[in-house]
Amino acid sequence: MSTHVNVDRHNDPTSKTVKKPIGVSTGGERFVYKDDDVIDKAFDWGQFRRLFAYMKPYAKQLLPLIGLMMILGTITKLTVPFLTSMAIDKAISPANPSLKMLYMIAAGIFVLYVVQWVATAYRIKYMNIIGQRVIYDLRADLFKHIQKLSFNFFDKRPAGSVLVRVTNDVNSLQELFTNGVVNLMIDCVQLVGIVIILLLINFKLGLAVIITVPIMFLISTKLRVKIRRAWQDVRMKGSRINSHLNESIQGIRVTQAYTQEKENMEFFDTMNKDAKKSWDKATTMNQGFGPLIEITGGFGTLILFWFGAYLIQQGELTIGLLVAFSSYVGNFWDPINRLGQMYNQLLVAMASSERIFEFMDEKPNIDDKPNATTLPQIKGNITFRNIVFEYEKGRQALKGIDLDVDAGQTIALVGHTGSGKSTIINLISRFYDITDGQIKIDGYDIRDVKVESLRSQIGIVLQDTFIFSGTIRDNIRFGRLDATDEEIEAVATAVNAHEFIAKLPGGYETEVEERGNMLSMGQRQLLSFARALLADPRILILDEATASIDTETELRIQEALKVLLQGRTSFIVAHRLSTIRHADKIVVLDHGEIKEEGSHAELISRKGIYNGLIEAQYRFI
Ligand SMILES: Nc1ncnc2c1ncn2[C@@H]1O[C@H](COP(=O)(O)OP(=O)(O)OP(=O)(O)O)[C@@H](O)[C@H]1O
Repeated sequence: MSTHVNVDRHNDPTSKTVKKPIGVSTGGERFVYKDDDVIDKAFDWGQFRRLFAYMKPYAKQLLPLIGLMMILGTITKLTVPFLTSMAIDKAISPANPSLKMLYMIAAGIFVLYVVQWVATAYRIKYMNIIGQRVIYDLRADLFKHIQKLSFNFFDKRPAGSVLVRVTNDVNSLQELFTNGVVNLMIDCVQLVGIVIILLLINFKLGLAVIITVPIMFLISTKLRVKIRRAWQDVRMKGSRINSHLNESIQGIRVTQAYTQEKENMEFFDTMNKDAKKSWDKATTMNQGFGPLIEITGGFGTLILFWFGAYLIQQGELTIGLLVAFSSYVGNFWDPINRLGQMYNQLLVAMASSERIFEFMDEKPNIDDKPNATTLPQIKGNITFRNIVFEYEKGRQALKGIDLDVDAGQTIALVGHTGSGKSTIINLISRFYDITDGQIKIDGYDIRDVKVESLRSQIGIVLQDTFIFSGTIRDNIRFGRLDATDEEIEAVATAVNAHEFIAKLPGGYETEVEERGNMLSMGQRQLLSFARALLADPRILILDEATASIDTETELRIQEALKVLLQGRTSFIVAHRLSTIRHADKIVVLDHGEIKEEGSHAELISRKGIYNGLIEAQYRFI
């Protein structure tokens, strides 16, 4: 009897979000993604249906073909043992041997194998097509949705955990869609077919052999659950290593600057050992699975030959039929084994799809109202009325802000760290919705207009300029995708960036690596100015870089800033005295409240917080 054992050798990616953080301690608690903890996920029909709805667009066209191939493959497979029994009992029977018949049977078996091979090849091909399309759609849906999610969603989640869902969780469904579903159907059809054939050949022997099925099924399923958990553990440990690696590489400069390499290595080593231990455990279990199934299978064979021999003696069974029986029984374990595997695959898919759908069900906090209007071309008058804002319930980051800004004005926001400067600029673009009060732009409440029509008229230059991998030109073009090369060069010239770009080896075509590490801080700033100028927004928000740069670059940036601010309403989280001085209005924030408001000269003469900040400028600027 052939007992085919098919054990999951890959990491089994079932995992689920948990509330408690995973602490791995060596030299203190370190950050590890919470998402990687493991929880079993029971079968859930609603989710199953939702997942399989992804197959629907392709099912009509491809499933009938797959079904046809499946039936063809199963029939041919189940006919071979029957022909073999005919060969033994009829063609080579000592009483009446027939070589012609034997040849015909052999030819028949050959044809059956060819048909089976072709049917299987096409079935796999069609199934792969469905699987790939489903995964493509799922991944696209997920990415599209994640892009729409609001800032507070990302505040709560490390980038790594979002990545894991788009990559690992989606991938873990791939196997289910490419093989799992069809295998499940084939196995069920085969199993029923074999049971019927066995009972038809010899009812008593069939019954005796079938008794071993539930035992086999139970062992296979139970053991697989254990093995799956062991692989989950391996995966979790792997994920921890990944997240630690990710952090270590991102923070390599800090690690080296603080000479923390040894501690980092020790921490990594603990994780690495942990992963190895977990791997050893999983592989040991895996290895034990095969022999156990073999033994149970052997028990079935024992019944078959012991009882079969008895039936032959009684004249109730022929030798050929016993051989056919043994062959059918051999084909019997495969489906049972695979059904156990399928059960596991389903649980894995349930956990993965739950995590995927959890993201998809996450509603963007910032969304258009059903009756939202398109914000027309704005002038840039902004009013803040009694703005209260809480990131977390009960903790006010802004406590009743009132502010009037005329179109074209430059407002400098100053104040101690944590006073609420960035919060104000985040609210203008509606990255968060205010808790109370009202923000109006040209008389339109920003919550009543379409988010896209609002954000498309606001340009943002952040302190930590994000440079995407691609060319310098691509990075500037991000401001307006349909801009011509001439327009790009014109804005770069206007903000004093052209000179340094022209000196780069490839000029505007120079490839910058992710995050633009090859560019200096000042150069990155100038690039982001060019990007914003190209977008030509009515409202500009600028979080001024705090890092000190050389005087020449500083001068260049100041000149560029003048060009950038011209004719727009601008909010600057200002750190440089020169920027603050040129502002039309300086707003001094303190613990979420506006404490002073006016021009530089007015505020200095008031001798209040602003004056204190300016006097301490060498400490805070
Ligand atoms: N994403 C967030 N989730 C929760 N609280 C936040 C978040 N961002 C800021 N806060 C809190 O809100 C308050 C105001 O922060 P904000 O970033 O606006 O200050 P800031 O004046 O811009 O400071 P800095 O000059 O250091 O950038 C702080 O108490 C801060 O801890």
